[in-house]
Amino acid sequence: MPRLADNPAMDRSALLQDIDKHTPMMAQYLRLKADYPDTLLFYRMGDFYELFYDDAEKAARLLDITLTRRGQSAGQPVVMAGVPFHSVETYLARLIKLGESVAICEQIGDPAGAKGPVERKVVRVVTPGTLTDAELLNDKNESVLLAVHAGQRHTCGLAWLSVTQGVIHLAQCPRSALRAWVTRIGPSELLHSADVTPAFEQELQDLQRQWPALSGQGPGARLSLALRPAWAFDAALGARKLCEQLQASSLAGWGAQDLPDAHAAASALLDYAEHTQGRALTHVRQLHVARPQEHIELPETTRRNLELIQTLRGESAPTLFSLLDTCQTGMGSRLLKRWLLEPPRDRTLARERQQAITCLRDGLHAGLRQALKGASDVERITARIALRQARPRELVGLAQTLQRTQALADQLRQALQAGAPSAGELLPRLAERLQPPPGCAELLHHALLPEPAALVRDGGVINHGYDSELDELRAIQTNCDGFLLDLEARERQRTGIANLRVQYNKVHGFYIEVTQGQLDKVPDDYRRRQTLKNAERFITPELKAFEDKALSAQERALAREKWLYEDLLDRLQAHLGVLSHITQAMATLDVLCALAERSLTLGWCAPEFAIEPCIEIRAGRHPVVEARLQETGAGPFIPNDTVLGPKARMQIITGPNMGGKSTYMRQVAVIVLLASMGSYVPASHCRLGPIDAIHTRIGAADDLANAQSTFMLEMTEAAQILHNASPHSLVLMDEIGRGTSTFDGLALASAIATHLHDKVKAFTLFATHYFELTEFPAQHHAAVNVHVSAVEGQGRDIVFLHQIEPGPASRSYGVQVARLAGVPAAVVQHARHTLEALEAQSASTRLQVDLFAAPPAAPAPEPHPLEQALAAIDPDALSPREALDALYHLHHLLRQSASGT
Ligand SMILES: Nc1ncnc2c1ncn2[C@@H]1O[C@H](COP(=O)(O)OP(=O)(O)OP(=O)(O)O)[C@@H](O)[C@H]1O
Repeated sequence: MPRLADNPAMDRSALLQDIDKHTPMMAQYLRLKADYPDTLLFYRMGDFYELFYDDAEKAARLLDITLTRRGQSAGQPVVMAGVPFHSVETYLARLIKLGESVAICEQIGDPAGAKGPVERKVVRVVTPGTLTDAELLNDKNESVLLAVHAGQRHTCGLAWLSVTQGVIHLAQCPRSALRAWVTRIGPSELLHSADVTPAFEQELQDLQRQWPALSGQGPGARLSLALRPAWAFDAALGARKLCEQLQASSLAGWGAQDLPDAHAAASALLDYAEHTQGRALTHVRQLHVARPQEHIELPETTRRNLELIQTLRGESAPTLFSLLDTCQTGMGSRLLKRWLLEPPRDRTLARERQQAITCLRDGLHAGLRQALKGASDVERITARIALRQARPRELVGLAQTLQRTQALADQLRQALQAGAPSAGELLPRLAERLQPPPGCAELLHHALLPEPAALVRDGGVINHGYDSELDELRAIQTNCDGFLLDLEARERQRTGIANLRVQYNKVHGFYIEVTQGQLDKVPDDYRRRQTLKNAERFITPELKAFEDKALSAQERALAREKWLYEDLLDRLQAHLGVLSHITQAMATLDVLCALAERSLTLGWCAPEFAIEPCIEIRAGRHPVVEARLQETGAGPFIPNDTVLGPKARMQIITGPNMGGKSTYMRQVAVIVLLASMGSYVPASHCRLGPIDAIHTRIGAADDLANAQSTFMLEMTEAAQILHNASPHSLVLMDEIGRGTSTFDGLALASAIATHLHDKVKAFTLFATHYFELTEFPAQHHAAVNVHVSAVEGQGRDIVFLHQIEPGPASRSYGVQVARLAGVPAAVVQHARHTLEALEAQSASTRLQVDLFAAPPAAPAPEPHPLEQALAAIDPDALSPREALDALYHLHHLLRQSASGT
């Protein structure tokens, strides 16, 4: 299990040393623990899970529970700490959050028949990346397990899954892209081989250290690293396991046959996932190969800067996701998040989704949303059925949801037949997939009580009339009350004790209670069971015989219920495939309905897709800022147009602080993203050409955790954009260069703008406070100046109009903004004087440097003699002998240059 593979032989032998000197129970514990040296072992003892020795000390520290010492084993006191079994989930949740893994060891033998300790077994291991319990999972987040294999020639194989979903994902990427891939996948736990190179291990540890920032989830985010033995990463075994999982003879159908590094990762992934669950993942039947070109690239900085899932402060609202997520189910919310973070480059899917939303907007969405409301999380319940962890109430919820599904499918089909306007292909496909498995809901209704107990072990789960044996056993218990009343009446009459009572309690079983004053009337066949202060309790042979029958009936009924429940889970296995189809259809319909609702409530339009490169937006708004303004009553949001195309690829945006530059740039990116995922957009019109990435460089705080200054970070992010952006990318550059001195900053900003304009040719929104850059468009044909408008009102206060207008800003209003912010009047006055002096000085010594002139060409380096000799050879004109001579000559030159002669 986790990290056992480090050096299993050593770990085991250390734990098993002197095992014979231990008590039988501690010996059993140590043997089990030897297989899980780095995992906390929860050892079941009656109503508690106990931890021993180092585990106990660690758990006591992490969970703040009492550490005790009891008895002795191998001559030493036994250090232990325990948690009650009924509240184990709370403790598990806390440990998992801290990145720990826990092996759950249950009693599986019969205590009555056991010689020595009851037989125990680790039934599953709970790790951060393999969570399945409803109590440990967040409704709106997946818990993802990722395996990474360092392959030959600097490639990496990746395989990942969420155990509560039915899909395995595979990818291969260059080692240099690993970080971006891991960030995008967002795992909770990452598996890697125990024998990776130190450099690779360091890379993974860096990733782990930087995870709170990289994942965009803030300080609480953790990435657990788990080591697996090198042999677990076996490509051939991986391919075989994948085929078994998919019940296919080849991976060609998924285009996954030639990915040996990913197969190696999949082998470790499946092995680990099965191992933690203690069984095969029969519900995982789909494969997806993620290709680098498949999605619009949204680097981590973009996700953070656009506040897609988390605000810059690390909160979950207000974000684009929190605005969009009016989904009725957890499945819908999770899918929506995936759509948002993985917009496809190819427009087919976006078109299909948009068409479906258009159809749903036509009155249909409200009814469907009503039908979806309160539906169970079929996706997670399906996984838990496969893993045999489904709880009775979840199954009742599933039965109710399946009945709704039928209604949902009927409603959708009727609307489509009634000619809902050009529904496209997606909705009919969903209606088809919403067919519940025949007989499944009926079986569940028949088998389960409408309001079953929370856990099977408590009984009260299986319905009456489902199993005649259970009904009989229950009847014995039900008749119990009648029998006892009858007995009480008879005994009162026989003994003449009017206040005699027949009763039951858990500790003493059935008894007849007689008060002190009446004891002389007790007959000879009464046997004393218990003495109280004012009464005595007795048992009679008749009552004892009844007690044996009733108690054994209760035990047998409980055992029968457990068996019937297991049998029910067996029968449900046949429906897993259909259930996973329903899951996908329900989640998709939920997201589409939510997007239809949003588009109507927020007044959005359907974007058009173009073949030629362009971004044209009329009356675009930033949906989150707009919603916030509305909430706070701070006035209306001012819509703005954006036109980017071959003739205007770059906008140089100037204007006062607080004028709305960042909001404007972000709104363009958000609109592009929304359109690409298939949603309507906050604008009155939108036309969009192909987009391959959205890059953003927007001011951020110092990254102290990674020892990077603001300026270093700024330049690192700018470098990444300059390397990765293409003519189909959208680039947002907000005040680049402001992190250093004015001249350095201005020089860098102008060089970066020039490179983006001339070489990269990306669609670029370039906001700056350097007025010198407003000269840029004069010398660069595809750049234009725009500015956010503001006017100086009465009393020299600035009024922001937030309107984007053509041309450069006339001034910056920094001092006025400072005044608005409450900077003391004396300081403002001082600043105003200094500003006037500076402006006067700058006018007299206007910068004469041509900021945008091409750099002088560097002198061409002298070609190396080897290159010259090689260039002089004409291979077609050489005889074999001459070719050999030429080779010797080249070799000689090489040796010469290596020795420096
Ligand atoms: N189009 C708009 N309509 C209405 N209010 C807006 C608009 N754009 C921005 N605002 C308001 O102005 C505030 C400041 O906007 P923003 O941060 O975009 O300014 P900025 O020009 O980037 O400022 P700085 O240069 O200081 O970073 C926003 O928080 C929002 O409340």
